[in-house]
Amino acid sequence: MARIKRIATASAPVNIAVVKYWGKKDTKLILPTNDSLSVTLDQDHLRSLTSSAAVEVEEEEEQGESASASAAAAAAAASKDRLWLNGVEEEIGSEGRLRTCIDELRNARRKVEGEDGGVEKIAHLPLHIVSENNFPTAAGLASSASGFAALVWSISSLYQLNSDSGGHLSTSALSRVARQGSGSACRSLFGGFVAWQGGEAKDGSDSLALQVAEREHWKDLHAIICVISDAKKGTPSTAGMQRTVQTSAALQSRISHVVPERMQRITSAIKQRDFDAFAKETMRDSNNFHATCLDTSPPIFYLNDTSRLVIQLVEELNRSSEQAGAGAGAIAAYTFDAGPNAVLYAPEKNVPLVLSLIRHYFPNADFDDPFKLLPSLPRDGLSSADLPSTFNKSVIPVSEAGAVRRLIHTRVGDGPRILGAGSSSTDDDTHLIGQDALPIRLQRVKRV
Ligand SMILES: Nc1ncnc2c1ncn2[C@@H]1O[C@H](COP(=O)(O)OP(=O)(O)OP(=O)(O)O)[C@@H](O)[C@H]1O
Ligand SMILES: C[C@@](O)(CCOP(=O)(O)OP(=O)(O)O)CC(=O)O
Repeated sequence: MARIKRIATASAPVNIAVVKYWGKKDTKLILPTNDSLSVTLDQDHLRSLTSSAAVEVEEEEEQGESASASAAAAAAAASKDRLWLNGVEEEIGSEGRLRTCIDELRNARRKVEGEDGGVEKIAHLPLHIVSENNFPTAAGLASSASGFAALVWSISSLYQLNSDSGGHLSTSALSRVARQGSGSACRSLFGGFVAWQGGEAKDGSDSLALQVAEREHWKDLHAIICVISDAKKGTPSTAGMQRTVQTSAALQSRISHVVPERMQRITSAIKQRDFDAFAKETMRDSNNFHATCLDTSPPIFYLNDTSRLVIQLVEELNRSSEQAGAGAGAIAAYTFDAGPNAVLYAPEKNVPLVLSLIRHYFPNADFDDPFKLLPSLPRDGLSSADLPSTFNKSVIPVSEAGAVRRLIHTRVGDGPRILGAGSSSTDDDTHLIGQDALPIRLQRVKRV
């Protein structure tokens, strides 16, 4: 019989980069070839939820007393760690990204237990980890970012390592652990606007996330995710970016000046809440990143025809707005990760217009605004009254129904949350692990 000694549950948000990370100089430590910057999205909408429990198995109890928190006991426990992702048990293995993150956190707890005899001994116990994403996994919606952030936040809360749980590790220090799960995950440890400082040190000690501005600084920033395909992508980011590092000459200019200069400009646009400048930098960086993918040999194509139509539409909207003058500036910005799905950023007041346009040119997109961010659904038809006067309605044709499959409307959000921590599982909805140390309530999760 297994039973829970201590449990913690945390949720973490997705982040979508506006200056993209693409390329590693160290693939094991996950050290990037350039800095990057992202917006954290609201985890009330898209999130990974992870429970971690230190578990006593009867045989461990006897062994735990004598072996205490020795390295041998920790290694024995590690071989019994288990993880369930979206209801399916996954192999953690003895090496790889999950193993690295878990080992780093367990070692940090062992250190605390070694230094302070009064601290409860749990580092020698196996971990049971249960996680769920409320949106499609591995579909270009940044599940690895929220997933590894939630994993690190829940284990560090279980081990009382983070400052929120009375521990000594800052959020930036923990972002170094999340980074080794998936590079972009380090940025999901903060809310608002977050930079990943690539760093110089060979051991990765200065490669971490830093908050540029809190969510409250620019709450008005909304995001519309246009799901064009939620199929598993053709070239995974990890493999794609290394092919770029090996073959693309264009990546070198991205590393040496395109990104450093853009990081400065976009940081100042965020500080000043200057949407026009933010939009221009975001779109140019997305285009520069996809040009670098095209410059890779063999080339990598992440955008499809529908993605390109979205680009043309947003460009025309912004052009006509700019022409209208009166300091109107950009209405929306597009950005694309390693897949065809568009993420559009826009100030709240522009969201109804942007949604109407997308729904007009890409009919039948599934959109029921489950998060109720709008007082009413924008109408389907195009109303000239809302459009800049010189907007060219024939800029793109109306696509066939379902070209954009779904629209998800969300906004800038906060950083990871601890939902509960204690010595036993509760029978409310907080934890995903029951008293028997096995997954519960998987069927109760509300999916987006
Ligand atoms: N909740 C989670 N807990 C732990 N690991 C997770 C979780 N969610 C996703 N992952 C890990 O991330 C992998 C998916 O990452 P991948 O980069 O392929 O897709 P993605 O993050 O959705 O897309 P992208 O990074 O291009 O936006 C999963 O196979 C799993 O290993
Ligand atoms: C295009 C991107 O989304 C690439 C994300 O790459 P990952 O963080 O998924 O890669 P690994 O570090 O190999 O896990 C850009 C970004 O998020 O900055």
